Amino acid sequence: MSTGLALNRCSVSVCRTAVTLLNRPTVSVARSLKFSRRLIGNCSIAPADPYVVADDDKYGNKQVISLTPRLYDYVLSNVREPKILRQLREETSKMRGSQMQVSPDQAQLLAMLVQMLAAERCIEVGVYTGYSSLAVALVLPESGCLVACERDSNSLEVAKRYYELAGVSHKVNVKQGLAAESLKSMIQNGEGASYDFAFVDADKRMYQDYFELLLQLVRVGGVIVMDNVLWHGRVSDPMVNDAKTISIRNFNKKLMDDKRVSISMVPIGDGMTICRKR
Ligand SMILES: C[S@@+](CC[C@H](N)C(=O)[O-])C[C@H]1O[C@@H](n2cnc3c(N)ncnc32)[C@H](O)[C@@H]1O
Repeated sequence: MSTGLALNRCSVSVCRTAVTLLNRPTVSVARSLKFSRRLIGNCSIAPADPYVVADDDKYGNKQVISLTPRLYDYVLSNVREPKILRQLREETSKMRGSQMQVSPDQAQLLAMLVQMLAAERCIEVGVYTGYSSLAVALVLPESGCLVACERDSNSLEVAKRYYELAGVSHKVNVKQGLAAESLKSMIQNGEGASYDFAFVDADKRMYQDYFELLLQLVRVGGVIVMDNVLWHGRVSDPMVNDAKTISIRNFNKKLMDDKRVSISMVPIGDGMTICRKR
């Protein structure tokens, strides 16, 4: 019985892979055709089933969850989003660039990491209207501090209004300007190794620079979270070679060999890598 179910799920997952490949204009045609021929006739369940299996047999046909819209709605319905964050999210949804905001499940994970670290001193690079920074500020202790780096004054106006509304503005030190310059001046001010947590969600071509600066600012045992490491799936497609994709791909590759940190790439939102400084 259980074997039948397992086989059924397995074939569904392969179907999903085939459908994905066939829908992608960039994948090699020969490979797509090979997949489709092998699979037609096996594909008895709708391709919306939420499983994927690694192509490489060495992973033992392990089935992992691939979110469908319905399953993601379920995930979101299990997020404990504070009312003030919901208000900010709803206001931001009407603004230009709203897709840049982290998702509620991501914000909850960031807040959880901050709490697990008992973090007091945090940094965010890329604030926009403040959703992720507010999630962090809300869980910081009264003595805590979040340095919020953002260049855009319009979006910062929204963020600052919500810090006030939430009663956390005393915990947030907004640095308006180019984030790399702000981080460099913090290092020059002798703030090295004094931060517990950092979150990077800004210009993708600067990821390596931000990471190097933050490694100086974060203490041993502190955590740096990098957002968008899966970059809408483009990082795994060898046919996609625009500057941002190459930059994130190179960053991910370099991080794999970086002995200064322990890492975990998590497929949440657009992908986040959690790095713990050794
Ligand atoms: C993806 S959004 C941040 C979203 C935010 N973390 C949230 O959850 O709402 C990226 C932000 O980074 C800012 N940004 C991009 N490049 C920057 C730079 N060099 N210095 C400072 N801010 C920058 C943009 O203005 C934008 O608001």
